[in-house]
Order: sequence, then C-alpha cells, then structure tokens
Amino acid sequence: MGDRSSMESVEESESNRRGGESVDPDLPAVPPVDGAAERAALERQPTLTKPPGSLGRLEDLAVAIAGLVGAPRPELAEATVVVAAGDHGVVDRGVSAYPQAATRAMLENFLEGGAAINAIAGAVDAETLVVDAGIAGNPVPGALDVRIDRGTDDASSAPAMSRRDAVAAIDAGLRIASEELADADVVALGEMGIGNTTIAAAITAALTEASPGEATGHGTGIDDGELDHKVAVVEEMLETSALDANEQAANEQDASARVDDAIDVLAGVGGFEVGVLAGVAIGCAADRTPVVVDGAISGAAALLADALEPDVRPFLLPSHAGVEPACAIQLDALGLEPLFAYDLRLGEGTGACLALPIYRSACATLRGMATFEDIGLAE
Ligand SMILES: Cc1cc2ncn([C@H]3O[C@H](COP(=O)(O)O)[C@@H](O)[C@H]3O)c2cc1C
Ligand SMILES: O=C(O)c1cccnc1
Repeated sequence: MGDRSSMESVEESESNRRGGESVDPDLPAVPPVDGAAERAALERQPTLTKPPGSLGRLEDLAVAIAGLVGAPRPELAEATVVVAAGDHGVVDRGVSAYPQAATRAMLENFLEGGAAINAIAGAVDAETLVVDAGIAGNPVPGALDVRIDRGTDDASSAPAMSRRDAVAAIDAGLRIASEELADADVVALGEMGIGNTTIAAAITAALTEASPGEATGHGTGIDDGELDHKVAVVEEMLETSALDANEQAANEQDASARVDDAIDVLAGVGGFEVGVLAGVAIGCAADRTPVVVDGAISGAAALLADALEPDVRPFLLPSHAGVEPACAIQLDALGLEPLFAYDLRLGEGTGACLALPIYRSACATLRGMATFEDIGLAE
C-alpha cells in the first residue's frame, strides 16, 4: 500500500481503462454468527438486575453483537471510522452543489482535525483513518494512499472504471481491513467525494427494485430542477453500463455470476471510495468485526458488499435513517432497522459514529451488570 505500488496501479489502470477482461476479487470467507455465544448472551439477559426486556432494543443489540464477535460478553473498545475518498467524473454533468475541489480540501481538513467527523469521532472515542482511494492530482499527504486512479470517468457516457480497477478498489479495502483495522473491535464506514450521492443512487437503483427517481436525492443541496437533471443522469449511467436489476436478481443464486454482476455495477457507475468501503466491510466481517453503516454512500457500499458476499450481511449494523432517499431503500433491502433519525445528510461516517455509544452501551450492560443472584435476589 506504499507509494510505489499505488503509482504502479495508477499507470497500469491508464492502459486498462476500458478493459473488459474478467477479473475477480480474492474474497475471504466470512464466518457464520457464533450461535453458542449468542445463546449464552440471550440466557444471561434475564439474569441481569432489571425487569426482563426493560432495556428494549439494547438487549437485542447486545445479543446480536455477542454472536457476531463470538463472545458472550462482548466489548467494543477500539472503534475506527474509515473515511475513504474518491473523485467522480460525473461531477462534470452538474449533479452536485459543490465543485470537485471540495473533495481534496475536505481530505486536508480531515487530516487537520477540522471536519464534523473529527469532532464526532473525538466525542465518541473513535480513531479516524483517512483514505485516498483516487482523487484528482497528487496523493493527499498524510492520507493512507490506496489510489486506484485520479478519479473515475463520467459514468453517464462511459463506464466509470475498468473491471480491473473495480477489483483493485475492493482488494484495497480488504487490505485495509487486514492491515489497518486488525485491532479494531468495531468499524464505521465513512466517505468523502463530491458527486457520490449520484453514484450511491445509481448503485441503489442497480441493486434493488428502486427506480432512479426513487433513489436520487438533493445531496449537498441542489434545487428541485437540478434534481430532475440528476435523476436523468442516473438513468443515463445505468443505460451506459446496461445495468439491469432484474438480470442481477436472476443471477442471485449463482455465486460467480453474482460477483461478476456486482463488479459490473461498481465498474459501471463508480466510485473508488465505494469499492474500497465494500472491501473494508467484507474484510472486517471475515475477521468478526461488526461494521456500522452510515448514510447513502456507505449504504451503497454495504449493498455492494452484500451482493459480492451475502454472508457479510449479519455483520452490517445500522445507524441512522438518513435524509437522502437512497438510505431508506438500502436499509430496507439489507433488512436493517435504523437506530435513530437525526435528519443527517452529511456522510463522512458521522451518523455511524453517533451510533457507537449505543452499541457500546448495549455491550456494557450485558457485560457489566450484576445478576439477581449477585445481589441476593434470585429465587
Ligand atoms: C464541505 C463538504 C463537506 C462534506 N462532507 C461530506 N460531504 C458529502 O457530500 C458529498 C456528496 O454530495 P453530492 O453528491 O451532492 O456532491 C460527499 O462528499 C459526501 O461525503 C460533504 C460535502 C461538502 C460540500
Ligand atoms: O446520506 C449521506 O451520507 C449523504 C447525504 C448527502 C450528502 N452526502 C452524504
């Protein structure tokens, strides 16, 4: 992941821009939920010093996490939010309220500690890992450099990237999980990339039954006229790469066709940060590390991870109900119920970090509370 290998991959990708060859990511096996740990946690809940069920959904969350991490009394001590960034050629189509340069400026801001995610991650005691997955210009000094290229092509007129680059993005995420996140007990997905609510809408429409009109929202704050144009651009993106949710559904049972379809979606519409986050999610799940989903873009990465490797699904934890319409569609498709709705429409991993104290509190009750026997109240 050092400078040399990343520059090689940039050069290589120039010659592979429209490469149609079939390459597959090297996906690790994701273990099943640990039924014994889950059962032990479930049996412990009614022994704790509270009326049964009185901690409501916190009790269910704690039991689920016990099964995920494989420990009857789990602790989510070390948390990291991965903020992956990429630039998107489709920004040339006027789909965002902000210029592409805001992506680099915000990456520098993350590294200086001045962004919303720095404030919230600091408040909830989470590490921040800033990842340059491919933005215009030189690598951002101080960011983890896994650059696939210097931004994607305009996906409304050509595939966003080659299949080879799509696989490289997923592989980079898998490497981040195994090399940078090995000590994390829980990982939050965050991102930065002007134009990426357009990418998220296209991925959501490609991987669910939702139409582009249903999946596309105002992002950073475009007006209603601009939203109509953004929906038309998302439709063009799907047509350009001939992405068809019905065909994908038909291929669902065949693992290699399913992986091929998911790579087609990522290569067709982008973006590098989404592919990296999908790889992070799969790599973390393989290591029994729960992954907290944030808003529309990390939700698109979660959909992609689920399409690539369905065993990842139990490890995807919800956070908030985002304002961007893709969020509700993604959560529904993944069978996730949001923990709270705070009218967030920022991304960066902010909503996912806000959920961490809830997950940690759930574990703390299961782990730390006294039992009725301890206080001499057992029958
Ligand atoms: C200053 C600033 C900080 C941000 N932090 C996250 N986003 C969010 O907004 C962008 C997606 O919205 P759209 O698709 O409309 O461009 C992404 O960068 C996302 O992370 C930001 C956007 C801006 C302008
Ligand atoms: O839901 C999100 O994550 C989101 C919404 C608007 C802009 N950027 C991100």
